[in-house]
Amino acid sequence: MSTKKYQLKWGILATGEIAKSFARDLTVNPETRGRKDIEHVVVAAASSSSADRAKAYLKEVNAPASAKPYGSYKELVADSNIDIIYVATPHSHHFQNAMLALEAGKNVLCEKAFTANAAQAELLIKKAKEKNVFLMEAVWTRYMPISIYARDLIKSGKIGTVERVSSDLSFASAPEDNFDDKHRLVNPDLAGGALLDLGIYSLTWVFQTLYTVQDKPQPPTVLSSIRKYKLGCDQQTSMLLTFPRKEGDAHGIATTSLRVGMDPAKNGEAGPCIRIQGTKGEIQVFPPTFNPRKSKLILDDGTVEEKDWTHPGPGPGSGFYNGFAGDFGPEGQGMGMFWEADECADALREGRKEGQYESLHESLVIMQTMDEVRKQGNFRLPEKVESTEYPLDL
Ligand SMILES: NC(=O)C1=CN([C@@H]2O[C@H](COP(=O)(O)OP(=O)(O)OC[C@H]3O[C@@H](n4cnc5c(N)ncnc54)[C@H](OP(=O)(O)O)[C@@H]3O)[C@@H](O)[C@H]2O)C=CC1
Ligand SMILES: O=C1OC[C@@H](O)[C@H](O)[C@H]1O
Repeated sequence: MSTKKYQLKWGILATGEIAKSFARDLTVNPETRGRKDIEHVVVAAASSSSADRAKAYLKEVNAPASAKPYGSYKELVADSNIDIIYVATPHSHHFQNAMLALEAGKNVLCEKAFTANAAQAELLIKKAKEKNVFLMEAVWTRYMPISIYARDLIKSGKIGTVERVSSDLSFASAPEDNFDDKHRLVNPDLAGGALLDLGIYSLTWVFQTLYTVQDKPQPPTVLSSIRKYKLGCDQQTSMLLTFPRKEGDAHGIATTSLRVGMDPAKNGEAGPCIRIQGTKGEIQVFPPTFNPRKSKLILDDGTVEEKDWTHPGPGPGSGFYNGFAGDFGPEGQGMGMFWEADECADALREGRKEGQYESLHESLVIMQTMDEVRKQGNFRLPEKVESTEYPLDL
């Protein structure tokens, strides 16, 4: 007996690298990951530069011939055929672009980092509530089975009380050799820097293992150190977070760098990039922090459980390149962004207004944490980028 699938119709805002990877992942058949009840379709895309660019993008990601190309984001958000907008612009533009979509009454999945600062995140959350629409930060790692496994293990008590978590996402990509001054990773006008781009993942693992899993989570206190690049953004940041708990404080150590690598030889020799240490054992997660496919559970009774987290497919593999030799997945496997897309479908079908594995409040607390880290390091972005004024031409 065949049941009708729930179809989610996507509008893609921006046509850059991750917008391509995301849309290609949407073409991976959900049945390959056991989802017979949903399907994703790209029905439109917009480029801020031209409709032709949007057209070329739709072709490149194998969108249906009926998908509409737009030459402006305004036209995209006005399309009544779209269920949800995926915002894939640089961090500097998330606030303006997500607000544009929310104002138009659209559901929104917005790339990480959610916004440039917490004040902007707060306004987006308020607007989504006012418009009664769905809003989620696109931290794809949260929705991967490996993250669900780690959180479930912690909640089951198997590794005892988690006392300390260390998490790193670093690439040995000295900015002076790898990125020109306009590149989004180092350009203050695009809210660049290691923290907002990569540190968000180190924080994700610290938060999802020390905060998300708590009954009454409390925001952490923060001690941090920032080394800036010549253009003003951070190139290396280390954070020590203290999470207050009734069992006693827990420590999270989140690091990120553009100068040293978490896996220098790119062969796993450097060991885990994440260690979740409990009183009865630990969970290790192996690089890359944003898309890990290997974990190891080590218990104090000598039990060792290693797991491989191959992504289902067949998929397009990775075509993604942004200057890092990042691991976005081998050819023939999906990249793994479809799990966050599935979460959007589930939420919209169920009438939920936020993601189940990272509440909007948690996204806000993480933005507040990053605000504090930047404050301690005297790292401020240009006024326009930090602004909460809307609309604003950036
Ligand atoms: N989840 C993940 O693994 C990843 C997430 N990301 C996130 O995705 C976002 C985009 O990154 P990425 O795709 O690598 O970036 P790209 O530079 O490749 O693409 C950004 C796109 O944004 C649009 N844009 C609008 N205004 C500007 C502007 N002033 N300057 C530059 N681009 C502009 C452009 O599209 P157009 O011309 O069509 O309007 C451009 O192609 C970031 O938030 C980043 O953190 C990035 C990489 C991986
Ligand atoms: O989200 C991301 O993950 C991996 C990095 O290569 C990329 O710069 C970043 O935006």
